Amino acid sequence: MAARRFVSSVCGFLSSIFALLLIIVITRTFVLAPRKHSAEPCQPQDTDFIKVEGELLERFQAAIRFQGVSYTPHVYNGEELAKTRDFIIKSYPKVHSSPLVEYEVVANYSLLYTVRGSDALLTPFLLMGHFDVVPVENREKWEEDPFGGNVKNGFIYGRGTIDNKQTVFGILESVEYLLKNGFQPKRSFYLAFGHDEETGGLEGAAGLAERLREKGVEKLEFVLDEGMTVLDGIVPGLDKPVALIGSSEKGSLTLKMSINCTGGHSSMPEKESCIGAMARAVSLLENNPQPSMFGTGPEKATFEHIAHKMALPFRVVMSNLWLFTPAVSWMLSRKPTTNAIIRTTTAVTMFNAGVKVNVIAPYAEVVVNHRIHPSSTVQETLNYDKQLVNDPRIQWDIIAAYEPLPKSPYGDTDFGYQTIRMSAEQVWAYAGVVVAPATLIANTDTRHYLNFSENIYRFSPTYMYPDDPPRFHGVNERISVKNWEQAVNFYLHLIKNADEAKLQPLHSHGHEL
Ligand SMILES: CCCCCCCC/C=C\CCCCCCCC(=O)NCC(=O)O
Ligand SMILES: [Zn+2]
Ligand SMILES: [Zn+2]
Repeated sequence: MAARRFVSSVCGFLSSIFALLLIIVITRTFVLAPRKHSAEPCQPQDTDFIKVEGELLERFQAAIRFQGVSYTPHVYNGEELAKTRDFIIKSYPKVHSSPLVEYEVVANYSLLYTVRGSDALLTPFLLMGHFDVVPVENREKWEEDPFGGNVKNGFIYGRGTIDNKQTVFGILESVEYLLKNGFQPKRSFYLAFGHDEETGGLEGAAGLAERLREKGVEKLEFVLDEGMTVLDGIVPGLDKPVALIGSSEKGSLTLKMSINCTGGHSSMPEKESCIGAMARAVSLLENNPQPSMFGTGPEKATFEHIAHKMALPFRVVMSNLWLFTPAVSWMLSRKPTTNAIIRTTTAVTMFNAGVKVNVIAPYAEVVVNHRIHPSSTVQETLNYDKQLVNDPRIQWDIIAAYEPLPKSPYGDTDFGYQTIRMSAEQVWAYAGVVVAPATLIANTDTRHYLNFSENIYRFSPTYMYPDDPPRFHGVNERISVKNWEQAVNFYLHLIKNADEAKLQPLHSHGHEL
């Protein structure tokens, strides 16, 4: 009898706990879930629209043909970068002759533009990008010449099409169009195009930032650089495209692990070689990823912004991360793209060892590239590696490191973020785009501009499907002609929206192309 009473009271207790949990989950899903922006009531339609055809397409194709490759800091193809610089100056006559525009070459190849507004009381903003590109490997795997700029099946193929010539030339096309059509900005703005972003911007962005300081620029309303993109079919549970605006940026730690061995004749090998020891270390690093930080950083806001647009099961889960964080963390860790949002990533990018087939390798070295989650640090990342590998023979050298960058605001009244959001919604309203803040999983030149503004954002108007992320720095980098046109019009909207003294209601219309 007593046992039965005990069992029934336990069942009663568990049922009430379950009921309470259910109420919390339902309330958080349908009542408390933050309603994020959607297009506000239409204002007079902004009919400005740049159609990319003819010379606008040919100019971008020509831009792709320049092989301005940067290899390591201060090592790049200067001749091709100079050709790119000169092509820019020649191709946009209005930009380079308007009385509203001053421009100058910085550090031999980078370009800085000042577009003067009429209202000196309005704080200027900065749009930036870079026209150097990473080298091309596996050329034989490309469907088209990586420096041909050819169009195939509606796509412009080439190194730099999405990283980052679409930004540089999208901005230039929109400014040329605006100046041709008599645009006279109220708010001044700067354009900064770097020539060595892929190797840290030590000459370009560093020089451009220094030049801004020399010109007396102290504060920028906001900064927009390359960054996250529009993702379609990549975020689990979301059947609409999402424009992720990088309001934070991961840190970076590039390590060299090295080991010395006796060497000698390969006929008398030790039990373990340098190569074997280093392979063991690499295997440990790859099989024991840095811990998930999901729910501790800006990625939480990303999902809070998009939860209400997700399919119901995902919406319930994403609105109740207090209960489902372990499950969501596991799910997001399964793909390289979403995994990059939730943890410090570990990429073994170089492995060098061995001198000859019959000589025991006297030395082996490995380069590991970490991108550090905003909730972690350089030291924590290094400590984790050393503790995991735990091999006193291995020497650790830091090649380059910087902490995660400061987080920028994304509230309803934050001019920079909202201006970028509105501009993205104007271009992709037709597709039902959702906009959300996010952590940029890679790095940019923005760290050179931290002193000018707390409102620094990383977003490229690049529309990506699931098979597109590997094209960054990879094979068959490409952008559709349709997306190139959207990119140009994104910057057109952005410059016009940013010219307002304060935030305006969105006139939502998309350019279904
Ligand atoms: C729920 C969130 C899912 C996130 C999925 C992210 C998919 C990847 C999309 C865009 C990221 C691309 C990075 C673009 C900037 C790269 C610039 C660059 O190469 N910098 C140099 C470097 O990082 O080494
Ligand atoms: Zn890149
Ligand atoms: Zn880039």
